[in-house]
Order: sequence, then structure tokens, then C-alpha cells
Amino acid sequence: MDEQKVLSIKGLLDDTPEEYLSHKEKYENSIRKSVLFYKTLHSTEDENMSVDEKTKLNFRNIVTSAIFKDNSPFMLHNSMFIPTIMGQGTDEQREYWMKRAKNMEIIGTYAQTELGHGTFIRGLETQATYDPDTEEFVLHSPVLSSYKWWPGGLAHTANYCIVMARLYIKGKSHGIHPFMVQIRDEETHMPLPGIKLGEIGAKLGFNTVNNGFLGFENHRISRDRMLMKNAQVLKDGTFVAGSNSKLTYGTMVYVRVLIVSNMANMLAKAVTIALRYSAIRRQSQPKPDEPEPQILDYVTQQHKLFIAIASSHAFYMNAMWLWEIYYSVSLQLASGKLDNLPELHALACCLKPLSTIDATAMIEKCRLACGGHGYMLSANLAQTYGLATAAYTYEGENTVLLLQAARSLVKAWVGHVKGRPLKGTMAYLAGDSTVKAWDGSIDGIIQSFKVVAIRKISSVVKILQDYEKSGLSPEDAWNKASVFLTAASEAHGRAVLLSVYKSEMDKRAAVLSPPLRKVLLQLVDLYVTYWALEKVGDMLLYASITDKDVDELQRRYIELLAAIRPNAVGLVDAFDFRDEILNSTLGAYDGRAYERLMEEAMKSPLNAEPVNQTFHKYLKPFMRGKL
Ligand SMILES: CCCCCCCC/C=C\CCCCC/C=C/C(=O)SCCNC(=O)CCNC(=O)[C@H](O)C(C)(C)COP(=O)(O)OP(=O)(O)OC[C@H]1O[C@@H](n2cnc3c(N)ncnc32)[C@H](O)[C@@H]1OP(=O)(O)O
Ligand SMILES: Cc1cc2nc3c(=O)[nH]c(=O)nc-3n(C[C@H](O)[C@H](O)[C@H](O)COP(=O)(O)OP(=O)(O)OC[C@H]3O[C@@H](n4cnc5c(N)ncnc54)[C@H](O)[C@@H]3O)c2cc1C
Repeated sequence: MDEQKVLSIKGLLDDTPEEYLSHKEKYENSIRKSVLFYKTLHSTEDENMSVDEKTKLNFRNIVTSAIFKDNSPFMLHNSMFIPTIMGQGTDEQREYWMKRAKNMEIIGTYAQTELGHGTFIRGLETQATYDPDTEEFVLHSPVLSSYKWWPGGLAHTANYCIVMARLYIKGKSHGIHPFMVQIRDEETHMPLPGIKLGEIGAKLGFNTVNNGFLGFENHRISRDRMLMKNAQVLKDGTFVAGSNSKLTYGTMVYVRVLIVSNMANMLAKAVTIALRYSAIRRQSQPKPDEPEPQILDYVTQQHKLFIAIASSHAFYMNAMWLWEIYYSVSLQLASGKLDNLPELHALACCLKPLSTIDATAMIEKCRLACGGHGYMLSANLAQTYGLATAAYTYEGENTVLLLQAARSLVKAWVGHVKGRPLKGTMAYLAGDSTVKAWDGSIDGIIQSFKVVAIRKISSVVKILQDYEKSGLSPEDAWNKASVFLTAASEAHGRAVLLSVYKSEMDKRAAVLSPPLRKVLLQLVDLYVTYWALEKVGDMLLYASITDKDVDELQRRYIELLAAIRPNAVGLVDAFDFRDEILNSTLGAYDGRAYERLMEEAMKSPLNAEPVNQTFHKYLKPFMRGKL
């Protein structure tokens, strides 16, 4: 689609800045945009299209999906409803439901979290009781805390949802399983009988995703609505367990992998905005007889922003690497081979937390680097922060996931000490953890991060074992040591992030032009050096770094900032975000930030009149002492 058509869609969509819409209007505007984008996104290629037309169509699809996906009431339909059908449905269930879902004949969401439980899935209270007489499940929310609470699109958008409920047969619980539930009439969109629906209210961000609540009052669904790929209930009520109860958690692993790439994207947007603004903003006069410099020439500004460019690259490389692992493990699971699932789960439980922790902090740093104008909603930095920080919590709260990863690390280490071989991304734990002398090369620093991880894991295992020897139960010992268990997981995650970024860049370096290779490897060097300085305490403790080495690292870091400076704007331009996607007064490609700030200011409803009605109603009587 040509430039004008995409713009016209954008123009049609954003006639009113969202900041000045009511909560209800924001949602209604978002539905309008989502429907339009979906129509655009899903206009299919036809075989007699020219290559150029197909390319333009794909380009438009990228543009539209990138604009709508983050804050749309359809978000869960794409990111969880469809993947759950794919991952948890039988072949015939997939056949039937995928067609309807892909064609948007139905809109779905994923309802797992309840008012009373989010992390502890085994504590979910929504009941699905099998009635063999009618071959139906009776869905029921026994108490308020069992109401589903949070699912995106649940409030007023979706008419179907995947409900994760506790299965009961003849009074016996068989754990949590996925059920396909129609929640609204397909013609009238009214909630079906026995179903209570509503919106959970205004949030820090995601205010057009339509997060909702759902309560059941003995609502009946047919037996074939349980997604039965991983476990089955036969007509007579016989329960057939799956090969691994955690296979029902598969969608969460998938989304955690998605989130790592989403953090790369969010951070790239924020640093594009902040860096472009830093290139046009001039401030202060360090040299009396010279004009005000670009704030991008302040080294402190480079320190705030360049790591965000490198981190976006690092998250992207790790996400692509993790995606390959996810994909191959999924194929293995399909053939009943489960032994690589724990490692995939552990990796996702490290990389999702670290990418969201870093991205959230760095997006906020991008906002802070833009002074007052960064505080404007029209800069779109606060909203980007709001979207990113949600990922700290959703899809598995970060602390909980780091503790999950710690479970795998502790098991791997204890097994290693007993002589069991380590494999995959944990194989390095068997390596030599004594560092004779500091090696300041990129590979040397990455090796030091691995040594830090080994030493942190081994020492927290020792703490656990000492607590248990002192008589504490394993659960109490685990809880007491949990701060340092999360630290050990973070150390492992850092080692993975660094080594994968480096190795993935090395793979690509061979096909890059020398100038491009030089710049991209400077970013790898910056990333590794930045984190060595950030974690200098660990390096001093475990990696034999000396004060002289630290001094050298600091000087190298400063030189890297200077080396990257000439290419900084080019590096964010290379993310290639259209202005419509950045949606920022500060980050537009033409650099006309001041004009755009003023244009947006004039859209404030308050500027429609020179004197607001409150003057005559309140201010004037107040100032005249007549109120
Ligand atoms: C074109 C458009 C494009 C659209 C795409 C948009 C892209 C945008 C990106 C993302 C958008 C996504 C939006 C999502 C919105 C949010 C959705 C949600 O939040 S859904 C709800 C998510 N909830 C959770 O994640 C809950 C977290 N809790 C858990 O995962 C688990 O309960 C646990 C805490 C990990 C475990 O709990 P518990 O202590 O009870 O332990 P157990 O149950 O006993 O389990 C421990 C053993 O089980 C293994 N395990 C646990 N989880 C998994 C898993 N997922 N996979 C495999 N194995 C698992 C664990 O290893 C333990 O094993 P052992 O050690 O015992 O062997
Ligand atoms: C923007 C957004 C969108 C969401 N969308 C969906 C959705 O579409 N579908 C859906 O099902 N859910 C959704 N969720 C819900 C999300 O999955 C839960 O919020 C998340 O799983 C955390 O559960 P919780 O909120 O109940 O917090 P809790 O589980 O109560 O945890 C609260 C805090 O307690 C601590 N804690 C809890 N357990 C432990 C532990 N074992 N060890 C140590 N500390 C612990 C942690 O500090 C944690 O932050 C969404 C949430 C948000 C914010």
C-alpha cells in the first residue's frame, strides 16, 4: 500500500489525541482502530499480485500490526487465544476453532488469573465439574476471589475465551485445564446466561486493552469444549492424564518468548525518540564563546542512551535464539519427547524477567533524558513505559519466574556435584570457576560473568544445605535463601544474554560490510563493558578484577561512547520506525519537535476558548470575596 493510503488510515484513526478522550471513548476509539487495522492487515495476497504489490502488502501488514498490537482489545486474541488453541487443542478442535479465530469470526481471550490468584496456578478456584449424565462441564465461580480478573479484551470485546479451570470428576480434582467457553451471544453480544462480565477499571497503562472480570453461575458447556490435546475426559467421565501436567502451561512459555522480542521493540522505540530529540535539543553553554551544544554531545546523555540501543540489539538476538529453541522443543513435545521442556522453561524464566527489568528501567531513563518535554504524553515515552512495565508482572511475575529458574539451576548444580552431566545452556556450570587473572577482552568478560553465575549458584546451594542441616524444612530453607536464589538466576541470565548476543553477532558479522560490522561490534563491546562496570562488585569478588583493571574498563567505556556518537542517530534510524508508530512529538523523523509540541498543545480542549467558564463561576467571585 502506498504512503498516502497508510497515512490516510492513520489520519482517519487519530483525529482526536487519546489523552483528551474519556476512559470509555478511548476504548471505543481503540475498537474502531483495531477493526480498521485488522481489515487492512488481513487483506490477503492474491496469486496474480506483482512482487512489488506483495512487498507493499507485507510492508503495510508490518506497519499496521506494529501500530495496533500493543494496546488493542484484540491483543489477547493474537497473543494467547490463538496460540492456546494451537497448543492445547486436538486436531479437530484446531481445525474448527482456528478457522473461526483466524477469520475473526470470533474474538477470544485467555482467562487464567483470578481476583484471588495469579501466580499460584494450582490455587485457581474456578470449577469445571463434569456431568456424565449430560456429557457437559458445569463452570462455576464459587467465591468472589474465583472470578477471572485481568484478561485482556474480556470486558466488552471477546465473545469467546479460554478459561483455565479446576477439573472435578465425581468429586475428585484433576488439576487445571483449558476450556473453550462462549461468553457472549454472537448476534447480540449479550453475556450468556450464568455469565457475569465487566471491566476492571482504569490502570497505569494498557487502558484500551479492555481488561475484564468474568464470573460463572453454574454455566454449562459441552464436553468437546475442553481442549483435549494434553489430557482427556471420556464420555463416561474417565480422566486420561497427559504425559506432563505442565504441558497445559505451554502458552505461557510461548508468550514469555514473545515478550523478550517485544522488549527489544519497545526499547528501540523509546531510544529512537530520546536520541532523535537529543540530536535536535541544544542546551547550556559549556564553552563561553560557542553556541549551545546538542545535548547528545554530553557524555552523560550518551551514557543514558547508547546502552539502550545495544540492549535492544541484545534482546532481539536473544529472542531470535530463544525462539529457535522454543520451536524445536515444541516439535519434540509434539512427538512426546519432553526432556528439553524444563530447560526451555528455565530459559524463559530468566530472559523474560531480565529483558523486562532492563527495558523498563532504560525506557524510563530515555524519558528522564528528555527533560520536561519527556514528561509530555505527546512524547509517547510515559505510555511506552506503561506498556513495558506491565510485562514485569504479566505472564509470570518476574520474582516468581526467577525463582522458577533457580529451581532448575539448583537441581542442575546438585546433580553436577553428584556427577550427573550438565547439558545445554547450563553446561558451563561444570566449568572452572577459579579466575587466575582478569581478562578484559569481550570473551574474557563474558567468561567472568559465567564464573560469577557458577559461584553464586554454588554458594546459594551451600546456604540451602546449611539451613536444611540446621533442621529447617526444604520449603523454609528455600524461602530464607530466596533473595540470593533470585540473584543466582539473574547472574545466569546475564551470562546467557551476554554470550548469546556476542555469539549471534559473531555469526552475522561475516556477512556485514566492514563499516557496519565495526559499528555493531562496538555496541556489543559497549554492552559487555557496561555490564562489567554495573556488576563490578561481582567482578571484584569472583573474577579477580583489580582497581587498575576497573580504571581501564572505565576509559574503554568512555572511548566507546565517543566512537558510537557519530553513528548514534543512524543507529536509531536503522530501527526504521515510521512516525505513525513512534507517535511522538519528540521522535519524529523531521526533528520538528517544537512545532509538533505546539501543534499537540493546541489540540487541548482547554485551548478552544481564551477564558474558561470557571472564571465567572468560581474565580471571579472568589477573588472578589463573594464566594
Ligand atoms: C500480529 C499481532 C501480534 C500480537 C502479538 C503481541 C506481542 C506482544 C507480546 C506479549 C503480549 C502478551 C500479553 C499477555 C497479557 C498477559 C497474560 C497473562 O498474564 S496470562 C497469565 C500468566 N500467568 C502466569 O504466568 C502465572 C505464573 N505462575 C506459573 O507459571 C506457575 O504456577 C509457577 C509459579 C511457575 C509454578 O508454580 P508452583 O510453585 O505451583 O509449582 P508447580 O506448579 O509445582 O510447578 C513447578 C514444576 O513445574 C515446572 N513448570 C512450572 N511452570 C512450567 C511451564 N510453564 N512449563 C514447563 N514446566 C513448568 C517447574 O519447572 C517445576 O518443575 P520441577 O522443578 O518440579 O521439575
Ligand atoms: C497489564 C496486565 C495484563 C494482564 N493480562 C492478563 C490476561 O490477559 N490473562 C490473564 O490470565 N492474566 C492477565 N494478567 C494477570 C497477570 O498474569 C498476573 O497479574 C500475574 O500472574 C501476577 O499474579 P497476581 O497479580 O495475582 O500477583 P500475585 O501472584 O498475588 O503476586 C503478588 C506479589 O507477591 C509476590 N509473590 C507472589 N508469589 C510469590 C512467590 N511464590 N515467591 C515470592 N514472591 C511471590 C511477588 O512480589 C508478586 O509481585 C495481566 C496482568 C497485567 C498487569
